[in-house]
Amino acid sequence: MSIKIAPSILSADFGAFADAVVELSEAKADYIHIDVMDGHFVPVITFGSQLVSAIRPVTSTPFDVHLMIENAERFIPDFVKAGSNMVTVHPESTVHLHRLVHQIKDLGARPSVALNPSTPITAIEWVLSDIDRVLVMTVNPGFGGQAFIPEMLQKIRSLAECRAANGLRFEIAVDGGVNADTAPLVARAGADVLIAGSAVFHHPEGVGAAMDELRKGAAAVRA
Ligand SMILES: O=C(CO)[C@@H](O)[C@H](O)COP(=O)(O)O
Ligand SMILES: [Co+2]
Repeated sequence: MSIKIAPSILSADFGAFADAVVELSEAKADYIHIDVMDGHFVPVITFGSQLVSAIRPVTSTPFDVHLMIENAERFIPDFVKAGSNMVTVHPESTVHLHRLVHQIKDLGARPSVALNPSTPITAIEWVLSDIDRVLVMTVNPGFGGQAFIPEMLQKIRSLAECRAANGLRFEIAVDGGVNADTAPLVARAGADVLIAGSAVFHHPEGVGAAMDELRKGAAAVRA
């Protein structure tokens, strides 16, 4: 499986999301990662389903919506209706993870589950066969631009081993502090999808060059 790149628009210019999304799509992003924060589960508030609706018409690139919110079950229908193709939820935000996963599926979107750095893989063991992606947080959720937590490489390796041992098919995404230095490390550990905000939007040569750099760095260790 070739490495996929999912730029996070959390690091884009908040006054020009549509332009950023068009640019990312033209530069062949595999997903557009949309970080939704509620000021409760994480300290910051970002955006709601209205933003997803507003940018949906400008691209056909799949939207991968990362919900860092409490009471996700109340908001998932709006996010799917707005055009989210994949919806990621956190087990730490709910006592009904299985219900959330099936709610996403029943609404016709692809379910994904994120693991905070301190959350073990065993917390999601019983939904692994139901989901399309496990998103390994390599920073604590809430902000872009934080430093990669290297201990998470072992979590990525364990997850890849668990997937192989059980014949499962979820993709492994890595989110937080992914850049030209860390992309090869996470790819070697078993990541399939690199989510990156600052490394893409703050690259001096633009988003296309940034994505190429991440792709090449990752592909070199996977070949
Ligand atoms: O979910 C989150 C943060 O909570 C991420 O998606 C960040 O947006 C990634 O930003 P960088 O670490 O790549 O700057
Ligand atoms: Co994210």
